[in-house]
Parts: sequence; structure tokens; C-alpha cells
Amino acid sequence: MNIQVFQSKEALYDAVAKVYIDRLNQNPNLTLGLATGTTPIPLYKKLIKAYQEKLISFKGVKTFNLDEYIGLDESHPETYFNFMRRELFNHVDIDLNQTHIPNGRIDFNEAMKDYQLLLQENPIDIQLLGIGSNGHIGFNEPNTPFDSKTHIIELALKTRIDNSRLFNSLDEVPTHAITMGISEILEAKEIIVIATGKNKSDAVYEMIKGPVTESLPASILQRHKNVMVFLDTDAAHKLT
Ligand SMILES: O=P(O)(O)OC[C@H]1O[C@](O)(CO)[C@@H](O)[C@@H]1O
Repeated sequence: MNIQVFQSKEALYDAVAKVYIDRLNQNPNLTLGLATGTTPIPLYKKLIKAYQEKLISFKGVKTFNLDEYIGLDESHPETYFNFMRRELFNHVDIDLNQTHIPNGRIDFNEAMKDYQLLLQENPIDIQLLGIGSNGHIGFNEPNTPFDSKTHIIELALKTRIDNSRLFNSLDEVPTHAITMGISEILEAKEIIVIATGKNKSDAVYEMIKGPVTESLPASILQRHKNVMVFLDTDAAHKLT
């Protein structure tokens, strides 16, 4: 793992954005694995700015998101479908037909099989990951098998509590989600993990220094050959 710690979030997100700008200039037809949550928002803002400054284009880019809630109305602002349009897709020149998000509103078996097949056919060049405070990646909660493919998961109470800040109440946070599986995440040629804030420091420590165990899903990243981890000093504070 290549681990970088930054004194400011500004410097951290500038560094991550630079990686994307460089990679997109090398290959304008990248297949990107994208993430939601609070963590990637500053990166998406920087990529929108880079697009506006004509440093990058998304015309040839394909995207695959990690996950989607189950049970939210399609007009709900917290569906990851709506999140991605609001935070990135509506502001750049991406072809929306080339953007993919697991579908939380159709028959579960169909949704899982469709996404598994799509991922098999479209190898991901760079997978972006945040990390849950319990070590989840995508919505692969603790004790998800490392060999899992896209599946339906019951969200951990910790995750629902963490994410309740974005809803009116804990009751409104969905109990289930559809998520890319861990084995599919590991297929990406390159993985970029971003973590900021003290509430991620335990999970970050276990991801990097802990044993590789299904009880801390992000620990499997120790076995991937090409992982870059971008941390602020709060998220990194247990490491030294
Ligand atoms: O970035 P946040 O909001 O702390 O969320 C952590 C992780 O949990 C998820 O929301 C679940 O996939 C990820 O998208 C995110 O990386």
C-alpha cells in the first residue's frame, strides 16, 4: 500500500484530483469505479473544476458505482443515483448511458446478476473507495465473505447511525442495500482509498496494520498490488 498523509484536506483532495487528471490524460477512455458518501464530494468538486478548465473530459469515460440503497423512493435525494447526478454527472460531459449504479428498485436477483455481468465485461481501471467507521468498503459490512460478488446486504446499525445525519431520522435510513462484492472491488487494476476525520482512525489503523480478516473488510486491501491511501492527519493519527 502506498500511504500518504496530508496536513490539510485541501492538499489531500488536490493530490487525489491530480491522480485522476493524469490518468484521464493518459487514457481518456478509462473505466472508473466511483463511490458515494461524504468522502468523495470534495474530489468530485475538483474534477468538475478541472473539466470546466478543460484539463479533462469525461466523454469517453465509463463509470460503475459501488452501491445503492434499497427501498428509497426514486425521488429521494439520498439515492446514490440522485447523489451521483447532483455531485458529478450533471456538471461534466459524461454520457449518462455509460454510467452504472446497482439498481435498488427492481427484482433483487435480476439486479445482482445484471451488475455482476456488467462488471465481468467491464474491468475497472481505478476504483475509488471511502471506508466506513466499521471498516466497510462499498456496503460490504463486517463478515462479508472476501469472495463475494454483487449482493444484497443488511446494513450494520453502526452504518445506519453514521449515515442518519443525511436523513430526517434513523428510521428513515434504509435497512438494506445492494453492493458490489469484495472480490469485484479487488479486480480493479488500481484502488484509491480516501479517509478523513477521527471517526475513521480505528478503521484506517485496522485496514493498514491489522490482520487481514473478514471482520474488517477493508483489511483485504493489504493483498491488492496497487492501492493508494490518502489520509488526513485525523484519520491517520493512530498509525504512528
Ligand atoms: O464517506 P462517508 O459518508 O463517511 O461514508 C463511508 C463509506 O460508506 C459508503 O457510503 C457506503 O458505500 C461509501 O460510499 C463511503 O465510502
